[in-house]
Amino acid sequence: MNILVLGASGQVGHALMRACWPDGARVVGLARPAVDLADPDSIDRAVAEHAPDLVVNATAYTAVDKAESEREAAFAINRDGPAHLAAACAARGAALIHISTDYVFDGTKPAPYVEDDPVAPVNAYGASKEAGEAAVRATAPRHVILRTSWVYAAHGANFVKTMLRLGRERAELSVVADQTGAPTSADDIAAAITRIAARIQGQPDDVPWGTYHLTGAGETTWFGFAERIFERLAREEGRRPAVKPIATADYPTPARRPINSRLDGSRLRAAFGVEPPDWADSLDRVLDELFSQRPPAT
Ligand SMILES: NC(=O)C1=CN([C@@H]2O[C@H](COP(=O)(O)OP(=O)(O)OC[C@H]3O[C@@H](n4cnc5c(N)ncnc54)[C@H](OP(=O)(O)O)[C@@H]3O)[C@@H](O)[C@H]2O)C=CC1
Ligand SMILES: Cc1cn([C@H]2C[C@H](O)[C@@H](COP(=O)(O)OP(=O)(O)O[C@H]3O[C@@H](C)C(=O)[C@@H](O)[C@H]3O)O2)c(=O)[nH]c1=O
Ligand SMILES: [Mg+2]
Repeated sequence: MNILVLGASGQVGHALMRACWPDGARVVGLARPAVDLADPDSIDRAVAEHAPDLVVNATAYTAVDKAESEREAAFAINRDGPAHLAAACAARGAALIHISTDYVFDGTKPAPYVEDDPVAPVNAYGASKEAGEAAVRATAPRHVILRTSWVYAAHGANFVKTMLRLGRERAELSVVADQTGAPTSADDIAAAITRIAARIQGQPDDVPWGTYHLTGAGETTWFGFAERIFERLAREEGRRPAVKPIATADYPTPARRPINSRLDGSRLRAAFGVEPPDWADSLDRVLDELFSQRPPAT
């Protein structure tokens, strides 16, 4: 089976390129400039050249605050690109795994979101991702849309690396403590995708196509996430900033963010047997990788 990974330079794309794929999978990863989701011709060229049976779209415009002032760019990459890609996949009969976000929801539900809950994005990034999902659903019958949340990895830009940088620079910082969700390691997303790929390869006529939620197990807040990162920083480097829990209202940003980002993963477990590890255990593994990369302080 030929597998084409788009966005191979991002957090999830990078994790996909080092993941353990089923026997018989030939995986090619592409990044810009080879494929630019804002350039439909480059999508067609990549699909024609690599003749994929499965495409994994790990590209996205992910700058949540900047998307408020760059709405067109966000929609070009998160809606129009996936729409064109879905058409190219449908024309070839290729399957498409597309990644989406908790930010398609408004966060007002007092419980974890299930896949059929109504979407109601509260920011431009979320609206652009929601539109991308809708385009994939409408165009590519053989699709799996995976909604995930709070993604981090040793490779790439994310909250974990921001906290480590700020924790080394500052004696104190404030982190919002009233947004609830689950951090998700890019490696855990890649592991789920390779499992879904094995099913597509092995039983192509018996795949439960559709939309699924995939996050680290358990839940926390951004503050709780930061606390665990700083416990480790303290053990490794003997330095720990004071972290003040604050309300969302006390951390003004251009984009609004949902208060509840929790996603219920039952459907994915039932359909594909995916059981992601506890978020804190996966965080520890990524911190292992980050601290082993850092030369010891002298
Ligand atoms: N990060 C998060 O917290 C979350 C992410 N997601 C979703 O997960 C998926 C993967 O995100 P993640 O790996 O974290 O994101 P990153 O920001 O780490 O990576 C995004 C990738 O998209 C690529 N990209 C951006 N614009 C284009 C374009 N015009 N054409 C081609 N490639 C482009 C980037 O390439 P380049 O290196 O050239 O910029 C990069 O490889 C996305 O669908 C995202 O919406 C969902 C929930 C949370
Ligand atoms: C840096 C920082 C952030 N925050 C807050 C802001 C925000 O509410 C939260 C996380 O900050 P971030 O900038 O990482 O958040 P953000 O970029 O919005 O993260 C989101 O990215 C997109 C792509 C997704 O799809 C989402 O699932 C989610 O992961 O922490 C603090 O309270 N203190 C700080 O010092
Ligand atoms: Mg961000």
